[in-house]
Amino acid sequence: MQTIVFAGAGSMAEAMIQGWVKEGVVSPKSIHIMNKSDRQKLNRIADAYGVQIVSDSLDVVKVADCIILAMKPKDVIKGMEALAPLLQEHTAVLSVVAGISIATIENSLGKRPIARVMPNTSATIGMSASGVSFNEQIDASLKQDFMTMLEAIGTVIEVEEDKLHAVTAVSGSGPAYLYYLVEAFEQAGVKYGLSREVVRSLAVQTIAGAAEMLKQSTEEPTELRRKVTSPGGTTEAGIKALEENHFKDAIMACIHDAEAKSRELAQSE
Ligand SMILES: NC(=O)C1=CN([C@@H]2O[C@H](COP(=O)(O)OP(=O)(O)OC[C@H]3O[C@@H](n4cnc5c(N)ncnc54)[C@H](OP(=O)(O)O)[C@@H]3O)[C@@H](O)[C@H]2O)C=CC1
Ligand SMILES: O=C(O)[C@@H]1CCC=N1
Repeated sequence: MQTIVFAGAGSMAEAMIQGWVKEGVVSPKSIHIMNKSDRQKLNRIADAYGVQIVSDSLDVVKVADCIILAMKPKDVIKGMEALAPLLQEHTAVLSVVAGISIATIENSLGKRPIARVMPNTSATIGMSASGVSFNEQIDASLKQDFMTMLEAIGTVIEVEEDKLHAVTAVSGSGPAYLYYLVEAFEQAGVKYGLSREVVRSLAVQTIAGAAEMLKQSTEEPTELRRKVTSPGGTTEAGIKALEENHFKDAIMACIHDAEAKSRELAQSE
């Protein structure tokens, strides 16, 4: 794609740009960024990755091959209203906006090729876990282009659009849950005499190691857990405490509420 315009230049846009530029999948010359008002942020991103800033005339939007919607859900309807008159018939849309349906995008921007994606911020280092749905206007070649772009920032799974709510709850928001876990490890480790740096390093390597085991091993998580848990040992005591404190219920509630929020955002369009 020759001309890609990010409408929205926040955390998610920057993560994707960084991933694409680092992987060399999209040339920085092809990437143009715009936002609502934060000029300083545009300058910083342009300097950091060599991408272009959309001029006030919005001329580049008129020749864009692809517009990437990367605004907050509350801003997207207004944002699309401004973009709609500028788009050409062939201009494709890739949206990362949580909870905003393909039908809503079609209503605002017309029937055109649309990919609705739920990535996560690990796109920054090529490690996103993304879900994607396409509308019927996408042909095989464009679908392949989008898949290539998304694979450059991590793994991608095509799902029915309705399932993107669950994808959002699990992997879109997922990095935040794991960062929260590390915060909790740090708080607990410091209480028992370790420095924050030491706990951070132990926790991060433990999570990375366990993630890699899950990837490389054919064993189920329950079996891998069993191998850590010596009868009458420390892990058993730790897991018992997690059970007594309703760990699984907390995770169920977390995914339930995040999924419901995604549906609520879709309703309030
Ligand atoms: N952060 C994450 O982990 C993930 C986010 N998402 C989705 O990505 C989207 C963006 O999230 P995130 O990057 O975190 O949000 P940010 O708040 O970091 O960025 C939002 C961007 O949108 C811009 N913006 C607002 N209104 C307009 C407009 N009318 N035209 C152009 N740009 C506009 C803002 O500009 P300004 O700064 O000038 O106000 C800002 O650059 C959300 O819809 C979210 O659901 C999806 C997956 C993961
Ligand atoms: O919190 C949010 O709404 C966005 C969507 C997934 C991750 N961040």
